[in-house]
Amino acid sequence: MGTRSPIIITENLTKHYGSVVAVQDLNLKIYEGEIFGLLGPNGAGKTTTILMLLGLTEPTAGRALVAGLDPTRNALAVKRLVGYLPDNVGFYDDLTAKENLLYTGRLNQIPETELEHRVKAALEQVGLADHGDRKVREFSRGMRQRLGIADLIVKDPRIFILDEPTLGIDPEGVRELLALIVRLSREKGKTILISSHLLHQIQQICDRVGIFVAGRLLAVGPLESLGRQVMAGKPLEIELQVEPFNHGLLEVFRSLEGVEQVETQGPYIRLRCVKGQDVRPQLTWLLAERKVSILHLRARGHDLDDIYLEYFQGEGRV
Ligand SMILES: Nc1ncnc2c1ncn2[C@@H]1O[C@H](COP(=O)(O)OP(=O)(O)OP(=O)(O)O)[C@@H](O)[C@H]1O
Repeated sequence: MGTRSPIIITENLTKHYGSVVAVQDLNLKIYEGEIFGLLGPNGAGKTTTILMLLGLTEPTAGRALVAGLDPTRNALAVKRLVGYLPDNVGFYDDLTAKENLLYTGRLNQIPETELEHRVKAALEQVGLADHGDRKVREFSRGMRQRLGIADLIVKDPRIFILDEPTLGIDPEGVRELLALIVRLSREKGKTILISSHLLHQIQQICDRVGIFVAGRLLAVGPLESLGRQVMAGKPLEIELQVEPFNHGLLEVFRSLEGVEQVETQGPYIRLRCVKGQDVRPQLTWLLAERKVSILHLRARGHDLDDIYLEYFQGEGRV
């Protein structure tokens, strides 16, 4: 992340609930202005980590630093720096969107002279300007989440922590929410930590992700580097779909130097390369020579789905 400095640091952060290991030796650096995705299945320890960052639960061992402050000792100061959107954000259903924002603004002691303006601007930013006078009970889950973010915008924290923000929202709502999160980061320079188990949705907007399973961070970095981390020392698998297909092609692939195994699965041909080899260039030439078109070609193990599966399998889970 260039010369940017970490704004969140955890050092061997650990939380046990009796014999349950919720988080174990978490070492993480999140840099100012980045969107960081903490991705892991349910029960991985994401919420526990967030609660420790907010000073809402004490670590069993290790420590966290948020903008240089230890949340265990300076919970109030950290609260001023961090805006937290829990997975189930609560509003007063009988109040309008605007009234709800005014209410929390006053709780956060934002001066009245400024508050009205901030609330209006926040509603505009999240695309709810036309709904400010509607009661929150009429809002969809997606609108509630956006209102939740507006609530944080009014508070104007340096760091946004969003726990499972896209859960239960329709695809259009998810798109709007993700676009809003990207704008907060790119236009306002906010640091954003998103926890989620919905990889497909979150991965597209994250600068870096951490894969968190059973309380442990198994890999961390930009998506491309995660691919390399997982693939290091593993043979490349190629997934291919061609037109026209004939079984003779399978023999041709088998005779290619560097190919270890060839099999079909549904519409796909899967090739496993000898360790350290990548036959994709030869493959494309060979098919072009035979006037066979490639409908689909993918190196398996390089996208987050494969990576996730890989780590889950490593943990004995799928
Ligand atoms: N207050 C608690 N008391 C006992 N065990 C807890 C408590 N809170 C969490 N745990 C356990 O710690 C582990 C991590 O839970 P956590 O809620 O942090 O996971 P998560 O990744 O946020 O998952 P989810 O998305 O389901 O909340 C789980 O095994 C959970 O049962």
